[in-house]
Amino acid sequence: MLLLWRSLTSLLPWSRPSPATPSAIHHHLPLCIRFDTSKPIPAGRRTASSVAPPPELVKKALFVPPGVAKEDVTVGMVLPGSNIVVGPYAGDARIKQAEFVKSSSRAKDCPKDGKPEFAIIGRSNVGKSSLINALVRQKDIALTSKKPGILICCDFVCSWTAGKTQLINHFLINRSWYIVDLPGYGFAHASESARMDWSSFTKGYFQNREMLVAVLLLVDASVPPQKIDLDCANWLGRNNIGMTFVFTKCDKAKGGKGSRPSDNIQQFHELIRTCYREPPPWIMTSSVTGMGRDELLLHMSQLRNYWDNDDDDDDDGVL
Ligand SMILES: Nc1nc2c(ncn2[C@@H]2O[C@H](COP(=O)(O)OP(=O)(O)OP(=O)(O)O)[C@@H](O)[C@H]2O)c(=O)[nH]1
Ligand SMILES: [Mg+2]
Repeated sequence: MLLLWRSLTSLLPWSRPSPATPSAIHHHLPLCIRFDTSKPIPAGRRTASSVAPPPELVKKALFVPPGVAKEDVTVGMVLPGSNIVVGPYAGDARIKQAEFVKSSSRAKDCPKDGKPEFAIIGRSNVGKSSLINALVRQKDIALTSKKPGILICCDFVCSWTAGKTQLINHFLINRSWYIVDLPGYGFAHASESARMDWSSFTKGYFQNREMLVAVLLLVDASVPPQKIDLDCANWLGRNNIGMTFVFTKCDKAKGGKGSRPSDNIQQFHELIRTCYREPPPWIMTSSVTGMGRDELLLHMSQLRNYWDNDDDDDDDGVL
């Protein structure tokens, strides 16, 4: 089922990394893989990619979900502050109930009840826990911190310090699916001895979670694009892990060119544009103002419902 889901997500930008030569996207920034989305999609789930979208949408590289033909996309179908088109799989996105279930120090200790889940990942202090609190509308379900404390070097080596998200935290939503808060990556002042290999922890989580619907890769929109975020996106892409870029702190309006969220987001798009055959979904959010909250939940509902539906079809032997 997992493999089938991942092949169906060839509509999505992250699937099937190409073995082709990576192309440089920026001399300061890492090489990136151009993700190949050419794998055939079963009939009935196919989008018509040969037809151009309406002229007003041409400028925006849209994420067109399963069940929508590109030529049918209208402006009203695009979620505000995003490139995400809403399709027929979008459903009831309301969070009626949320509870913290458990913290796991190892991937193999995570819940094994087969419920679908979304993982929240990003640099330390990017706002992962704050976003979870905003999504579920509870102030402290996920603990937030003032200072970044997790360290990761180039290929993801991290250390934990007190007061940060240090474990894999599962939150059960509507008793049917999970949001997962993961430790942050990034640079911090931590001793060498306190380091541990992110590969054996968070990477282990990604590679073993069959119920993972998608990763929300959080990117701080209040600072210019960071190499480590692009490295992380590339790592997820190379491992066929579906991702949505969630820009955080979009309420922060700093002065000066290049530091405004809109400028930073645009720069980020320019850097990743050449890495994907199909545009990855992205959305602007603020945990302070609530910007993007409902839109992100709607996007998650369509990914989740498609994932569930795919599971049913699989059981029926339809595909
Ligand atoms: N202005 C603004 N501040 C935010 C936003 N989201 C988070 N913050 C602030 O950023 C800081 C870090 O937030 P956290 O949610 O703890 O970040 P985290 O990514 O969970 O951090 P780690 O668990 O250490 O990896 C806190 O001071 C938050 O109040 C946002 O949307 N806007
Ligand atoms: Mg946190």
